[in-house]
Amino acid sequence: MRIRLGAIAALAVAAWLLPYQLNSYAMHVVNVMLLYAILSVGLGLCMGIAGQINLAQVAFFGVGAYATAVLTVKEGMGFWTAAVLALLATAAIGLVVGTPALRVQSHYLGIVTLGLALAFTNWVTNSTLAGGAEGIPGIPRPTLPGVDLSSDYLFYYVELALFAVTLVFGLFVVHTSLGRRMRAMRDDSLAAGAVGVEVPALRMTAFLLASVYGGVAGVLYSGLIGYVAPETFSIANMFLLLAMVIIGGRQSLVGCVIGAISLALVREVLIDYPTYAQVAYGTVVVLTVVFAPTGLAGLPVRLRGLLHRRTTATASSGLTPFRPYDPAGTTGEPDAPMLAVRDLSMHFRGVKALTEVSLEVPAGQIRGIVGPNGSGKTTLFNVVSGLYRPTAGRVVLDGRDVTAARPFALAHAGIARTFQNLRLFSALSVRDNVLVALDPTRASGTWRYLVLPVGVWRRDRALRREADALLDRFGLAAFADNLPTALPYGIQRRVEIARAMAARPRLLLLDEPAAGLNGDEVRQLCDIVRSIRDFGVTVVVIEHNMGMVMSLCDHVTVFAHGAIIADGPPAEVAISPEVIEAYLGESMAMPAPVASEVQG
Ligand SMILES: Nc1ncnc2c1ncn2[C@@H]1O[C@H](COP(=O)(O)OP(=O)(O)OP(=O)(O)O)[C@@H](O)[C@H]1O
Repeated sequence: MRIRLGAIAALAVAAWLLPYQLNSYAMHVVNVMLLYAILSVGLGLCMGIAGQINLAQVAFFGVGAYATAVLTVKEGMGFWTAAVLALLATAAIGLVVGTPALRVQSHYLGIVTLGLALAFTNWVTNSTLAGGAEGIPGIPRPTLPGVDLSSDYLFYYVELALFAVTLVFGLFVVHTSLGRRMRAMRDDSLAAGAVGVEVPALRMTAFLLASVYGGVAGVLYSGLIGYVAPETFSIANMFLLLAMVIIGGRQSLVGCVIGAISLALVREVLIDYPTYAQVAYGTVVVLTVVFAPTGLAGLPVRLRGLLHRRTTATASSGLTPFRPYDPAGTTGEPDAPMLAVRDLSMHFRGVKALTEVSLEVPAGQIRGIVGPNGSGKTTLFNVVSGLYRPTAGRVVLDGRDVTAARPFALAHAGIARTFQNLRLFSALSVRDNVLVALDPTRASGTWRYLVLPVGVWRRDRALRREADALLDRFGLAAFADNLPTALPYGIQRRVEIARAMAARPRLLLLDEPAAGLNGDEVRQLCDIVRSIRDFGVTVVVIEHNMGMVMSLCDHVTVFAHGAIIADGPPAEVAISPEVIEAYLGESMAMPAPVASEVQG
């Protein structure tokens, strides 16, 4: 920490003294470099942190610059008034560009944003308002009371201050609630939705942030150069910007800055060889994507990751016993259904995964769902948790119809789940995995970042303490700072249950939680699930381990070919001839229950 603070102070002093060492041309180059750094940080937030492909960053830059030019030169406004309006215009355009992100994803979003960037350059080239191909000259240099900004040397300090503010704000976002939810969305948008992250709104927020950064750079550009023309906002420059972010390291804002500075310098060196420059950027981008996907900034993290993997592989002994929850008192009417599914059908083109399934799970029950592979069990979970919209039928949670609600809305309503093939956020630490689910912040509360940053920081620290207490309960405290993928499989399964419980559910859906666990781990799992039930959470568990089902579940529902073929207490179901014929086979008719270490 001390070393880091020392390095930051040294960099700040060097940045402050830099103009004293430079001739006027070099000063101009540095001023342009800072603009690229601001643009790269904005692009890094949208693409690297939130995982949204954004090829419109250069258009945001252009909107900021052109709006300032039009408002000052054609409307005669003062520079700073024009700057505020230009920023608002860019933010509005950011929201428009972000709208397709509500529906389309990943590469489609790339095509949509590229189309918008092309449309922007086409429009400014052909519009008389924007000065056509000649652009708009004569933009006044801004002034500050008592400071003459006409000198590039003094303008540098304005840029430096805004660069510092935008970088610190970006880092603040990344390391608190908003950035954590964005990173979770980037790693696995489906799992993020299932723990309550409002994915569509967050995608829009990512574009809004990118556009504001683009706007700030655009405003500064128009003030610095005094002239705007279409070629500055061309696709070639968008590619340069992309190269900066990818080579520097898109998942790290500091990496984006390093990329921007390095490539801006290389660009100066290659300024007389534009064709070779493009080929050189392209080659380096391809090499980076293939050999160092996290860029220059990612190299130390990757090395540290390798070291961690080595230490944790031998340190799975850090797992401590689960500390049971305090049992809840009465949980209301014990027989009222927490989950009711009525005549539910789910068809995928020709495949009838579920056909008119109806079941009720009373509050406080542990319900087992069993059935052969492909009988529709996971599809039932996917419909109940909002991943699939059912072809027909209804889902009712605690008396409220929640059919086809979005996954994040269902998570807020009290449904949490785990996945058959673990879906942990692989680039987030174990603590952050839990924090994403624990965090009740809504997208509508993002304004707090502008108005109440200290409140955001305090709240985040309180959440961190809560996350650590939860990890401690699940015996995972020793792994809080590890990446989940570096941990043994059994521990990852436990992390996923801890993450689901962090969302404070009323209904917990566990999809094959014992898959890949050894006998001892299965016994511990049973104790955890019983404690969760005693805490007042209704549990539905899909499981192939019949010994576990027999000992753990109060009631079992058997699926075959997308329909329920038996339903009742485990002992009754296990001897039903239909079940034996459809699924269990005689050898499995009555498996031995799994012994418990802690009485639930
Ligand atoms: N997204 C999808 N698109 C097309 N078919 C699907 C989809 N999801 C499930 N299915 C089909 O629906 C049927 C039921 O699948 P489901 O995964 O629900 O079975 P399951 O009982 O959970 O099986 P397993 O025990 O192997 O997980 C299968 O035939 C499967 O191929």
